[in-house]
Amino acid sequence: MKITGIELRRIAMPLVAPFRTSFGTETERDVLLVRVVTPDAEGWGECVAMSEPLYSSEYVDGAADALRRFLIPALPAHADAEAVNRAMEPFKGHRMAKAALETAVLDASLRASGRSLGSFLGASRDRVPCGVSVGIMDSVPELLDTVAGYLDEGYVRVKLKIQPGWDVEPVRAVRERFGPDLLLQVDANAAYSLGDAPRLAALDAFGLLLVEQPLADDDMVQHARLARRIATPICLDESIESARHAAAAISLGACSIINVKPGRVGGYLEARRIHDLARAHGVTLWCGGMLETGVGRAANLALAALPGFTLPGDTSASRRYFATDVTAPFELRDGHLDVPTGPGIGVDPLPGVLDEVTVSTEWIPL
Ligand SMILES: CSCC[C@@H](NC(=O)CCC(=O)O)C(=O)O
Ligand SMILES: [Mg+2]
Repeated sequence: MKITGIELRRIAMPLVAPFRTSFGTETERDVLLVRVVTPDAEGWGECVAMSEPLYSSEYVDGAADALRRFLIPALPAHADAEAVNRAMEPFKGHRMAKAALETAVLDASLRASGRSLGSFLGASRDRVPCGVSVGIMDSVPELLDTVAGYLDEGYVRVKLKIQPGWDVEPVRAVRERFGPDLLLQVDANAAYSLGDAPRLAALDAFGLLLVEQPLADDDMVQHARLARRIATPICLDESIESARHAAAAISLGACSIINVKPGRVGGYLEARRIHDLARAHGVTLWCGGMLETGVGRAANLALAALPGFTLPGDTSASRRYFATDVTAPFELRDGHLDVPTGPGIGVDPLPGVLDEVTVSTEWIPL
């Protein structure tokens, strides 16, 4: 597929409410969208990097720079997703930047052939059950009201952000208020150390599905040690940046569940490789989120519909984060979101909305 040129478009997406985690508070998403133009179709990809390198080492200005100076210039004039990944391989890291470019190329090629991303990846369902991620709050009563609101909207699983000082008490309160059948899990974003094992073991009393990324992103050995000291299954997020990382984590016993985020692992092809590896080893998967707009959300739903994704993911409705999405909003129905069926990612940014939220746009001819 010949690529005529690529647009880098920065958009500012205010959040409907601050989203607080152990590493900071988000009030707006500074998003980089990548649009690949070919004679037959256009394709979109969303870079999930945050404004600052707090979730991982990537940040959106750095991703734009890596794309502009290294990744896009390395592309062959005729490329498909596999060729794009090969061309980007020599450059280290920048997986979120690479994922955005791969997705845009994949989207363009699938649109040209009239094939949906779900069909290409191997989706086995046409709708997926949706969980919701709930940030750290100023008080337990505020948390309980927020969780009640999301349950009223139909979410089938609740994930609570935790950190030292905000863990056992809020988890106990949610479990006691909403009962033993609520699918409940926590995400520490690497806020604890192995010395906190007794504190994390105290969460075993609440029947959690998992504890996500309790320890440092680069410490699988400590996670393997922690796994022998707590009963709650460990799920890794930040630690898993590739199928190799997933294989290492599985063989070390560092986790029994993986939160798969295509942006974190360099794209949907690598995400599918992790899916296939995890299935072969009986490791449970679910699809994570990075507060994506409808562009990234659509693509994540295609991935979340693969057979190995057996837990509800962080694939929430658009309104969880945005008053107005850049695509037609994804709306929860009976706790599920429909997987787009159109060619490629199956959605298009709405031109009027996109223009309103655009901060800058840059055209790079090939
Ligand atoms: C700003 S926090 C982004 C990373 C976080 N993502 C979520 O909690 C879910 C976000 C979403 O619903 O998209 C995670 O560590 O899993
Ligand atoms: Mg996480």
